[in-house]
Amino acid sequence: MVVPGEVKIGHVDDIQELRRAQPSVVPKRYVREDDEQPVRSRVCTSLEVPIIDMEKLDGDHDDELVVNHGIEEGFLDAMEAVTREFFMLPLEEKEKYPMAPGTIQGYGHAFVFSEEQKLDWCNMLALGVEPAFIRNPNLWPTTPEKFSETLELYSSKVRILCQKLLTHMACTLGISSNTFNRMFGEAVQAVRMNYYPPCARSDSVLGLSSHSDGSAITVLQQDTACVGLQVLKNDMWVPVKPLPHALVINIGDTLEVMTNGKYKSVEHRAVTNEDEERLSIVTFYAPSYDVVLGPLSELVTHDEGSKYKTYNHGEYSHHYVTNRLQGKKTLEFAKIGPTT
Ligand SMILES: O=C(O)CCC(=O)C(=O)O
Ligand SMILES: [Fe+2]
Repeated sequence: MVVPGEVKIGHVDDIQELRRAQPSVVPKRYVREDDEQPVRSRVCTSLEVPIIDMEKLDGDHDDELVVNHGIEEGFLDAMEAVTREFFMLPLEEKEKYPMAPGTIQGYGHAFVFSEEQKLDWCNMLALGVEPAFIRNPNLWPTTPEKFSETLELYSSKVRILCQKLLTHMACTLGISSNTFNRMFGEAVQAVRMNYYPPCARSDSVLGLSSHSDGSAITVLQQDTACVGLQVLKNDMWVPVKPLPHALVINIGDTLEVMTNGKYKSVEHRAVTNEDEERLSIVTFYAPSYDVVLGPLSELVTHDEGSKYKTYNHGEYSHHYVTNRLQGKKTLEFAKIGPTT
């Protein structure tokens, strides 16, 4: 078991500083083994992620882009601007909000548990937002001045969007429209801002390791400078081309479990670019920690039976944040029977 404070992860560089000091140097700890290297993996550029218009929503995919989502474009720009401004601050300023090894809030590197582990080419700022008790106010940046206020408003808008999406999803599954929102209780909402500096070895480095999110759904905002997010489909990585002001919606593990696999959590990763930096703002929306969940009985057919256990969501979250990102491995926690 991982005990924060006892985790030995060695020295982990700040990527922006590393890049600034020696733009062409990429330490070995970032260079991936063969099959994980972007240059060696199968990338499919002919497939595209479906675009869902919230005004005519009928999607049933594991990830999609939403437009007409109800969050004003100017406000998305404002959120992106304060986030970028934060990452551009001098390191001493950002280090006022340190992410302690083995924890997941603050500025630093989440999901690093050993000195041997390959590292991601990104700087992160991660914050718990709702309910209030998961917040650590000391880790909320006071510079830029408008940061907290903007994040607070952004989160309330994204929360409404998540609730709407879950209502639509329940309808597409033929179950009562408020099923998810009722079950989730005081839903947990957290945000992670990822800043990926350019990387001289973008062919063999990952911005963020392959994973599925532990959430029910994830709302991802990305800048339009370049492509970085890739989703796994039929064993091929499909780049998700940014569309101005569209939000990417990913299905997380919790929805896969609750729908008994009718929705699948999407495996995804971020790659870096040789000349371009990239920014993403990612909101994770999940049930309250005390919720006990499993496949919804309405969605378990007699033939298939339950494919996942029933468990306490807080335990799943703990399991998720105390293991490194490794494809959909974390979901094995919830699976019944032989794992694949
Ligand atoms: O930056 C991206 O596009 C991916 C971010 C992501 O998957 C995450 O933060 O969980
Ligand atoms: Fe993710």
